[in-house]
Amino acid sequence: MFTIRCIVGSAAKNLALLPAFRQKIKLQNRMSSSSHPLAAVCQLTATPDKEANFSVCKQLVEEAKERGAAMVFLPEAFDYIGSSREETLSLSESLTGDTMSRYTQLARKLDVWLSLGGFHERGHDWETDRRIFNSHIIINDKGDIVSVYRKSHLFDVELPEKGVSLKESAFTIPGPSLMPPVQTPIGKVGLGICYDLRFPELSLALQRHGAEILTYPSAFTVATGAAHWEVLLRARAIETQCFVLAAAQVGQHHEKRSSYGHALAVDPWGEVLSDCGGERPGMVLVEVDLEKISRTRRNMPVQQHRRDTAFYHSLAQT
Ligand SMILES: O=C(O)CNC(=O)[C@H](CS)NC(=O)CCC(=O)C(=O)O
Repeated sequence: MFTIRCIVGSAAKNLALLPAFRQKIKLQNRMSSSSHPLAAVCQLTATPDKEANFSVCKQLVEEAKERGAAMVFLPEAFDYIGSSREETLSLSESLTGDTMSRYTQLARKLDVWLSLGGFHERGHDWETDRRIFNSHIIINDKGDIVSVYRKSHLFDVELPEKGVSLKESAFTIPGPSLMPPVQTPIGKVGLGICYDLRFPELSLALQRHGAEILTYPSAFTVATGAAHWEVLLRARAIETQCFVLAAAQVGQHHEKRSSYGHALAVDPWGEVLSDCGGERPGMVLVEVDLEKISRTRRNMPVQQHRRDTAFYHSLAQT
């Protein structure tokens, strides 16, 4: 049902996981437990049906765990994609609601870390303002919520010639701040969400605070995805010299909305390690070799070559 690709070792090679491969991959995964941890980067087609979405996400997480993943990445709106503003708002929950409790239990039961890329979280003043946050939540293998980053750049975009018209701020409150990178079994993970990808200031700030892996769980539109998705992800990886892991929504969510897919893993040199394609739910498994980061940064120390902030503001004085 799912498309699963697996990348093991430093050679960037996608292995379509045919049944015949299964044993082999499992064996390699077991061996890799003594070398580098595995991350599973997932894509799915969320609909307004929360129950059905949870069931798909649970299967993806179970499959990823079975294949040796230490951390599983689910995209923005993994919980649901509403077909109207009203529906999006009415389906939202707080962090103490049923959806989060199911995911924390899942993480604890399977002993796996989760990146939940964009939870529709009722704001603190929900009773009065009926608005939500778009929250990226990290859950550890004990089932504790260890970080919540609330999306800070909202997608209010009109591209009439491309049929794109979305106004995220109509139902979402912009997040107040960045969150410090989280130490996980695969490395230090810096949190972004979807449209945040277009703001390199955010990725550089996370890198400066120690991020080794940047994450951009997304629900990119088909038009903007085809034009910009891979280029932006690779650019963020190249300029920060971080791994970039981007879980994605794919396909048609309801009659009015489709997403581009291509959940991607990029290494610190900017090479695409693996791509989930643009067709259907699935995952890629990638080995996160942190030595690749130190090697890349040692050989081309761009962070040391960066001038101070005053330098980049010097045009303001002229
Ligand atoms: O609406 C929800 O339920 C979840 N949120 C989203 O899907 C968000 C806001 S509408 N989508 C994006 O940011 C797409 C960005 C994009 O496509 C680009 O930057 O080109």
